[in-house]
Amino acid sequence: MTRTVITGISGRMGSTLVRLAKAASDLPVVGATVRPGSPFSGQDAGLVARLGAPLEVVAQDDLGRALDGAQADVVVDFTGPEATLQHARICAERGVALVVGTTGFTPEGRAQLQEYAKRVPMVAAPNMSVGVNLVIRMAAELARVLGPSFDVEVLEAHHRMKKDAPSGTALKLAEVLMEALGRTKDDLTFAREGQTGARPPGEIGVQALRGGDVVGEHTVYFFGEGERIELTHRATNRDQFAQGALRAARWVAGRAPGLYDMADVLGLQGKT
Ligand SMILES: NC(=O)C1=CN([C@@H]2O[C@H](COP(=O)(O)OP(=O)(O)OC[C@H]3O[C@@H](n4cnc5c(N)ncnc54)[C@H](OP(=O)(O)O)[C@@H]3O)[C@@H](O)[C@H]2O)C=CC1
Ligand SMILES: O=C(O)C1=N[C@H](C(=O)O)C[C@H](O)C1
Repeated sequence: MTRTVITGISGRMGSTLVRLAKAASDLPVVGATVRPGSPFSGQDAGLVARLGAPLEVVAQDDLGRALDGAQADVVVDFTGPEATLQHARICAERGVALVVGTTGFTPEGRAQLQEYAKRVPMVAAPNMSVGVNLVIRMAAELARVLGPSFDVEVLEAHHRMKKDAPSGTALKLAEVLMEALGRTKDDLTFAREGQTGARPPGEIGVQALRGGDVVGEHTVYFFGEGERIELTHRATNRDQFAQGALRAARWVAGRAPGLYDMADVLGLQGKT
């Protein structure tokens, strides 16, 4: 049994996590949170997460209160960067493992998470889908084999409510492509407009589309002379992100402190 606390349960991912954890036999939901001051605070978590039935866990507007007496093994957090950093501090202070799905951290925020992970085990990944994590590895491998003669571009599309751009996944793809091709952050281009001139060799383009209810789509293009490869992942619902996060929750509880990613959870060995 992995005693689980879920934050942000009125949100798209939080509510999905509550539904899927409830359906699992080994992940009792022992606590749940909503943002401070939320009208959902004090209500039953099952109703807040729109399960249509009570869960008999009260939604708290503070993670500390949700953890009090809960004997939690792990907290699963998909909220926003500021809230996640507060939650990570509380987990570090209380010695509770953490799964972070939140994206949009500043470099300082990421460094702060790394500090907290010295005290508790933490899985942090911008995308918990098994498929995306395989695509990330395949993209790195393609880049290594194809080499510098192919122009590389990353395109992502998400729903109109997404707050950060480019997506955390697109940034992760750009990072592994950079490493595979021996490029640096200076080679990344996030937008083009006007008299841009010819595409500089070694550039890696990263572009974001926003609209409607798109769950999450990522394509890595390798443009060559006379041929082109497109590596695409399309998420058609949020359940697979949540199932990945719950898999991470089972995996991380009881581990040694440290910052882990989904490659560790999935047992994907070797370099990306
Ligand atoms: N790693 C992955 O696989 C995936 C990552 N994500 C990332 O997860 C994050 C959340 O996405 P999504 O669910 O779509 O966003 P939502 O806006 O639907 O959900 C976020 C929830 O967090 C709540 N919240 C904000 N602050 C706090 C707080 N201090 N304590 C408790 N709850 C809080 C919000 O409450 P309120 O609405 O009241 O403000 C909201 O309900 C994003 O960063 C997104 O990029 C998303 C999908 C997959
Ligand atoms: O905000 C979302 O919805 C998603 N965010 C993640 C990201 O930023 O990469 C993952 C997924 O694509 C959905």
